[in-house]
Amino acid sequence: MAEAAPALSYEAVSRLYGGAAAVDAVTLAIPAGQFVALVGTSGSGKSTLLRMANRLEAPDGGRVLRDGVDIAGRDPVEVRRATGYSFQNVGLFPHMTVAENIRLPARLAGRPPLDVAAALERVGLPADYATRMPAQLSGGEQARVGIARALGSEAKLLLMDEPFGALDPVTRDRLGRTVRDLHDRLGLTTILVTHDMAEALLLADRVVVMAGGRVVGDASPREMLAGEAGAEAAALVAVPKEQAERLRAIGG
Ligand SMILES: Nc1ncnc2c1ncn2[C@@H]1O[C@H](COP(=O)(O)OP(=O)(O)OP(=O)(O)O)[C@@H](O)[C@H]1O
Repeated sequence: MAEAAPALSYEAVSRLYGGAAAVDAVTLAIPAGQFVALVGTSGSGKSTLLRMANRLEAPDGGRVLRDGVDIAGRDPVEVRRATGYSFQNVGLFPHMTVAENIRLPARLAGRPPLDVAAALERVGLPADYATRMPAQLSGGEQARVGIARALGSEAKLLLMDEPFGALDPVTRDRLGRTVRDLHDRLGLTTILVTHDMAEALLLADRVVVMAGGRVVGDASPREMLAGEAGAEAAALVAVPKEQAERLRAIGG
């Protein structure tokens, strides 16, 4: 039997801004069901790479395939409907209530309305937030509504760009586990951009490290922790490792 095509694959994909490559000839295949954390220092090209999976950006070279099909020839709206996403700068619609925001993906896809109370509960928000406008929520609460909306899209591919950035550490940890749990239960393919290497190691099956628009590390959390994923990965892993050691030392 032929092997199934990867849920998402990049084939020598580049994206230029003013002549400089934000993403530089990246080749990466993500099988269905995998949970990938995309890490790297600021400006390394993570967001640009993710946005090309959704046709929010178009590559200047190479191809992006979803389930083996080049998305360049597909309707961008269709591609986005087939994707759950929460992006830093694709926020909530300010003129819609929380409930309307959460129901939007299902509505656009012509599916029956989602249970908004359940979606809010999933991300730890009270049901009566449904009638509020986004401006009446804190930054962290808005982020949680964005995650509820992404999870409610029922799409098999979930793209998340720093979804937990505005959250306190306790909520961040809990929501991270919630997303991982839903990923497993719903059989999703998930790509999570995060600046937090500890979060990446704890949540993902695979950690992809970017630097200067290229993939410079690609390994399981276990391999990363064992120092088997290259110098850039080792430098990023050193931070939470050293912090854990210092915490242990304080605790005696
Ligand atoms: N619309 C744009 N116009 C010009 N340059 C851009 C644009 N978007 C991104 N860039 C540049 O491309 C590079 C990669 O940006 P990108 O946002 O993908 O990085 P990132 O790794 O996601 O960064 P961060 O962790 O800070 O979010 C950066 O040098 C950035 O300045």
